[in-house]
Amino acid sequence: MQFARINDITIHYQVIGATAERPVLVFANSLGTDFRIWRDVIVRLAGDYAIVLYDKRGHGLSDIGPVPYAIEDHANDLAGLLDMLSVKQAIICGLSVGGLIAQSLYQQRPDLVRALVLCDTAHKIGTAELWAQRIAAIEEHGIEAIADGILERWFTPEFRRPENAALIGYRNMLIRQSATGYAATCGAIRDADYTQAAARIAVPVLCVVGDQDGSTPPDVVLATARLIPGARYEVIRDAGHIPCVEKPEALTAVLRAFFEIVMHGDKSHE
Ligand SMILES: O=C(O)CCC(=O)CC(=O)O
Repeated sequence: MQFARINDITIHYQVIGATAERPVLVFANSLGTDFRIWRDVIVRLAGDYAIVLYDKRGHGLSDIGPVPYAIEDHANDLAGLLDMLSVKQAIICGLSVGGLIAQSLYQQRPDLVRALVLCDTAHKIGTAELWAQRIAAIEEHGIEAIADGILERWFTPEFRRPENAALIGYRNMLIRQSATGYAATCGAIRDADYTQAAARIAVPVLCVVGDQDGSTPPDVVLATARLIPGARYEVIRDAGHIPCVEKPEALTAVLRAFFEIVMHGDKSHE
């Protein structure tokens, strides 16, 4: 199965590996992307972990559903999916808005969260003004009109070479998302603020960011890490906002090291 009815909408998902036999990793995507962005990370982790991927509402092959959205709606969808799959607990890896969804899931259903990876995300992303401008631009002109500016924040100049087929592919992914789902998710990001909640997180947390992230730069992600008790902080070199696409090998190494600590404790001082 790849589709489920969750909270009265159809959610597109994939499970790789047996969730009852291996530690479960869940990957949540960023704004304007679908779960294929994780491909080059999951091929490196599959076999050692069971992996759950899904398209949040308004993205990929999932339904758009009723708008407006709140981040809590996205988190309820993820909780519903994990309940449907009988996953009792997982390490939740969220990229950007996916990281807000992960933080919201922890607030609503801490039982489901063994640890959090907050990748190129923050306790609060952007300002009300930034999101108002973005929503107005999408509603007036569509995603394609602002796509090139978004790609500059997503990827380094090295990746944005015109002859790079992957750049065109991810641009296609972005401009083919639903404008309604994209704008509704912008509204959800605008309204999400986990500043107070961050201090109450009591599971292991890794905050990780590309050194050239133009959307949630390293200082923003570091500020989030400093709010969360015991959070680790790592920087991926030569990567923008989406290191799982641009530097999957480096990101996977950082993730593996963190998963080892979550599973077996920190042995670096022994
Ligand atoms: O990527 C996200 O999920 C939200 C942050 C953002 O605005 C990305 C972008 O710059 O388009």
